[in-house]
Amino acid sequence: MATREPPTVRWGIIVCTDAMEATGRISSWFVEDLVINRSDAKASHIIQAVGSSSLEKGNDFVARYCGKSNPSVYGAYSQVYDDPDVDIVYIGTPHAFHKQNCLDAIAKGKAVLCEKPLTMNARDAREVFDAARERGVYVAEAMWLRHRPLVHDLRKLIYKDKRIGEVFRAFSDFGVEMDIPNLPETSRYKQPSLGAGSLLDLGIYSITWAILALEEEPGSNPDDLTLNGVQTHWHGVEVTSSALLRYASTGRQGIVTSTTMTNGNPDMLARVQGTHGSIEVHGPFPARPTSFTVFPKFTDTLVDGLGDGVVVRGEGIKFDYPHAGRGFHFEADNTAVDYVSGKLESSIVSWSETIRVMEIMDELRSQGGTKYSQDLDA
Ligand SMILES: NC(=O)C1=CN([C@@H]2O[C@H](COP(=O)(O)OP(=O)(O)OC[C@H]3O[C@@H](n4cnc5c(N)ncnc54)[C@H](OP(=O)(O)O)[C@@H]3O)[C@@H](O)[C@H]2O)C=CC1
Ligand SMILES: O=C1OC[C@@H](O)[C@H](O)[C@H]1O
Repeated sequence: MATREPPTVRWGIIVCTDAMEATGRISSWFVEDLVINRSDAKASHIIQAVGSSSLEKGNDFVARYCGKSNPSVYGAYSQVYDDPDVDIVYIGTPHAFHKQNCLDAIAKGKAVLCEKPLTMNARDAREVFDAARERGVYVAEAMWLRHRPLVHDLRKLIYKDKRIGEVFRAFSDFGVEMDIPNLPETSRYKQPSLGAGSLLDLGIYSITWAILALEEEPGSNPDDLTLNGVQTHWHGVEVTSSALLRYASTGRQGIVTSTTMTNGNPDMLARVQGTHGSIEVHGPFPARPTSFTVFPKFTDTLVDGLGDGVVVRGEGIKFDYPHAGRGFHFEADNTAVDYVSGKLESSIVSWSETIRVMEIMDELRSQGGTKYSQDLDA
């Protein structure tokens, strides 16, 4: 039987890295993974074009990160959208520009993979998806966590194999320490007009973990969920968000948090508790889990209310997920496969899921008192 060649897609990368200011971090991470030579690749990726605010930065980016690729380099994003040889535009600008960048690329008929959060609020996400539907082009939010095999397997353990019994609670925290007062005014972590705030940057992953752990069919019953959130601001920036999620039909609860006041705990990116055991997820940060451990139900030495009450944590079984690079190739491969099969939506991160997570963040910001200028636009 003939084996089918993996499809080839040509990427246009929007934004670069300024070596002095170390910006454009995500675009460099993404292309570094794209150019890795992998025997198990589901698609073949070509870096066809790079667009930056300056040609110099664009050329520097290519030299640093694009390996042996020889892309066209443009000093304006619009030239990437106009390049007939680009199939998919990858957008890695600060949050506040995502909507316009997406709309501009869509208007030129380009498929789009846009960094998280897709937009600043749910209304703007709907506008982007409406434009994509009308123009008949593929658009997806680059929630790379969702594409990881680890996440797929963990959900199978929870919902198909029922390894921890009935799930009743999940925790996830994402912390990245940022010295907000001393950051340059132009930093996206400090400038509300660029979308600064822990919830949209980090809490989006904590919420995603809760949904993945607590919902068998993510997003199938949005009205089942109630939310209670609080936020704290420092120097005009939302620096800590905490939210309680409660599902009326099952009573399941999620505790999701994010902060730019301190770094998170790599031993416990997320914890899922069930009636027969629990799962702890490990890795550098919640967007990048590398392993998880399944524990049997914790027991204690109390017998009939007597004894010294020491909790015993039984031996866990650890599942490791080593892979090349940082793991952006999982979403790149899936995006390429969806794109060549003519889909408008990602088969992993649906439009409704992106809108749902944006709606949750809208509600938490409304309760917590964080407003962005985009919320006021007509
Ligand atoms: N998936 C993930 O793990 C990660 C995702 N992200 C997401 O990616 C996006 C970008 O994050 P990151 O790479 O850290 O951002 P940076 O601030 O490092 O880079 C943003 C780039 O956007 C371009 N840009 C355009 N207009 C502006 C402006 N007014 N101010 C600053 N930069 C501008 C610049 O490129 P140029 O001058 O070349 O046009 C700049 O280098 C965010 O939305 C974030 O949520 C970020 C980190 C990790
Ligand atoms: O998505 C992200 O993941 C890694 C963090 O350091 C970064 O701030 C955030 O944008």
